[in-house]
Amino acid sequence: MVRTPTSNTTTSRILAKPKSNSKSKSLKSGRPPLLSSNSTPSTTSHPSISSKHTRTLIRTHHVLQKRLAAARLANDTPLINELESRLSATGGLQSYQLASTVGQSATRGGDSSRVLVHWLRSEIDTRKSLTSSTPTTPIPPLRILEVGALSTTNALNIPNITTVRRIDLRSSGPGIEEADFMTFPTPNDPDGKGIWQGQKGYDVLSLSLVLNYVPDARGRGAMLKRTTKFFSEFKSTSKTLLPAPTLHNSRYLTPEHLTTIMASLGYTHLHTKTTQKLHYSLWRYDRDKRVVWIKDGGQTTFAKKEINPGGGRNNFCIILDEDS
Ligand SMILES: C[S@@+](CC[C@H](N)C(=O)[O-])C[C@H]1O[C@@H](n2cnc3c(N)ncnc32)[C@H](O)[C@@H]1O
Repeated sequence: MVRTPTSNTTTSRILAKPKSNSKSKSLKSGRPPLLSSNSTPSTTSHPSISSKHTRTLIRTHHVLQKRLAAARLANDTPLINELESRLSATGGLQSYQLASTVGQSATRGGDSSRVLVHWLRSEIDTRKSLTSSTPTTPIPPLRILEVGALSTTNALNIPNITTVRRIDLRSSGPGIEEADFMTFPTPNDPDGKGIWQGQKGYDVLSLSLVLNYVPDARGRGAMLKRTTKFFSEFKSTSKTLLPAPTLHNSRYLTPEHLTTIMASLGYTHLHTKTTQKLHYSLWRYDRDKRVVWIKDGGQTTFAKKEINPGGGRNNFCIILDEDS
């Protein structure tokens, strides 16, 4: 989310990974030979690993996570134990993060945070020019919360213009706090834990390829809803990047349906960029919009409903409950 000094707007982005239709291979065949549970994700160098193995590892991890979430819901202890062992055998979150880091390397399409920076360009340029024209009155930097961060050196770092806080379920290095966004203190947390660098809230919230990591549809809805609690202003702008197949080839989600879900939360769609693999979108958050939406009788809960029938589709879905 980014709040401009002149317009009181905030921008956030949510990026999710493409969901593949292909069936997962056996863990043995899917396990990349150059990844081990001892490997450490690096932001500077990557082992020579084929994109096929990277994709297979990521896909296998997602499939096992989904099955594990279902087993936990069913309290199936033997299955939970089995799936946890299988996840661990593939290197767990550490290997998944390494595969994702490799997937983001320059040779594989580059740092996706550049899209966010591109969309924030006019905001950044305004701040740069204000900073140079009034050097004695420093402009407060854009406060960015990057959720699901694997690197501290991406395009979001712009000296004197941005300040970035990075969190992940598993920290892969200094500068990335180990924290779960779903329990991370919100700016108005009563014990003050939500204050960062002396201030409450963020101007930009980035969830790059994170939403699709959430193994169940309700959890995704809850994550989207939770994003709205982190803005420093009630009026904000939000950016969302979703994988193309999750939006363009799902039985349960389309770009239009996502727009309706986001609108119910107070988000207005600003921009979209779709590549073969990814679907980026930028949204503005305005708390008052949600108030008006509800007043006008707008839908506030979204169940699992087939809206895009057809063969060869995936089941990526977002469910929004009243209490999510
Ligand atoms: C596919 S990686 C994406 C990394 C990077 N943002 C990118 O665009 O390449 C997804 C990351 O999101 C993290 N993640 C998923 N759910 C999270 C949560 N609730 N809180 C913090 N991090 C989370 C995972 O641990 C994982 O490292």
